[in-house]
Amino acid sequence: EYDPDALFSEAESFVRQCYAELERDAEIESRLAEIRREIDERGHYEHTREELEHGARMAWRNSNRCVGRLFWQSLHVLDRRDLETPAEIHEACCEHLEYARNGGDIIPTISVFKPMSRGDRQVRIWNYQLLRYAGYETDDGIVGDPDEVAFTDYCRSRGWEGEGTDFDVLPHVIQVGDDEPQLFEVPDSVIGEVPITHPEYDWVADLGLRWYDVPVVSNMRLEIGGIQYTAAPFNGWYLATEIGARNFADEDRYDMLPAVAERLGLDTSTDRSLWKDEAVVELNRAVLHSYDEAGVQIVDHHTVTDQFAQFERNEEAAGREVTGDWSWLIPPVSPATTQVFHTTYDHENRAPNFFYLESPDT
Ligand code: HEM
Ligand SMILES: N=C(Nc1cccc(CNC[C@@H]2CCCN2)c1)c1cccs1
Repeated sequence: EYDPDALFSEAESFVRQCYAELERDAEIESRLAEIRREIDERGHYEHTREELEHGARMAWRNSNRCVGRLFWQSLHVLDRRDLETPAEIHEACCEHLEYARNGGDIIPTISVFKPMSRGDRQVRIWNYQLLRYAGYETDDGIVGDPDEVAFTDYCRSRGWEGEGTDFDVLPHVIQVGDDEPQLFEVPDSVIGEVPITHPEYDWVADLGLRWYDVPVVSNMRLEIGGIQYTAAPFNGWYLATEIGARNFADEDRYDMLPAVAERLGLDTSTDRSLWKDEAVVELNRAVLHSYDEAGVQIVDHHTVTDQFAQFERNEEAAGREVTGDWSWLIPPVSPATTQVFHTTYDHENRAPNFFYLESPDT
């Protein structure tokens, strides 16, 4: 069950690496003695602001499935460990969205809420992301995002009602301890969206597609030196293929390829026409064009994989091995045209890191 020695050994390996990277080796032994005392007294220890900041950056740097890691040192950390109530936490999530959006020049940001500690009430955000669209099962098929049907059903069971469009922003669902989760509408003032148009084909606008501007993942836990931050939403900017080749293209998502291919006049009767390939490229050109028009930062899969190659060189120079999960690092469009495809990666898991939380039992 609970093991203070295990906690201390996690803390020790984190402090030794963290302080060495910050060139504060001289403080390691005294800090470890302090942590040992704190764990002996109350079975827990608290990170300093600097340990939290660098620990979160190390966790991003260790995220094997992340192709965007070049900028790991510039992660902005919002220390929200002082907040207690669901309402305060919702407000902090709204502040996070405003701060990170930064008028479209997106700032990679993480908000860290209070960690799990013995006997204390833990914080859970049940949303997958702070901005996500509802999904509704109807007699004529699914309206909105099929990936969110279960979560939307839960929200409706708690009295939330969406407008029933394909792009209804879901409420924040925030739980402290074992209390019933509380729901909060996301104010329009913190929602940013991009209408999808195409640089050449005007009919793309008529498809009525749009997507939100800032992806803030809120269903993962951050582990630093044995301490579990069960609510630590983090954002970067989008890689365009996430929207154009997955969210809009997957058959169990918005399933738009047939409609795009039809309007392009492609032969959808046979795979051999490569109609899906042509449609997905045009959809991705539309996403890149639309975010550029809206002044919202987004990266294409060629640029992001070149940046990842630079990350690999930087890590080599810093004397650190890069770990990675190849199957997630390659983009879903033209993967073999990127350098990542032609590289192999050790996918060992290093700490600090981000881990999945068990799905909400809602
Ligand atoms: C700055 C721009 C960033 C870009 C373009 C980027 C890109 C990506 C992409 C495309 C994925 C795969 C997602 C999927 O296929 O569903 C990913 C995964 C991931 N990223 Fe990044 N990322 C960025 C910043 C960040 C930041 C700031 C963090 C955390 C501090 C982060 C942590 C992660 C983690 C933990 C995963 C794996 C998620 C999972 O296993 O489901 N990334 N990233
Ligand atoms: N661009 C982003 N995309 C991203 C990153 C991590 C996780 C996710 C969500 N991935 C979950 C989906 C569903 C299963 C496979 N992918 C998106 C970022 C989100 C937050 C920081 S960067």
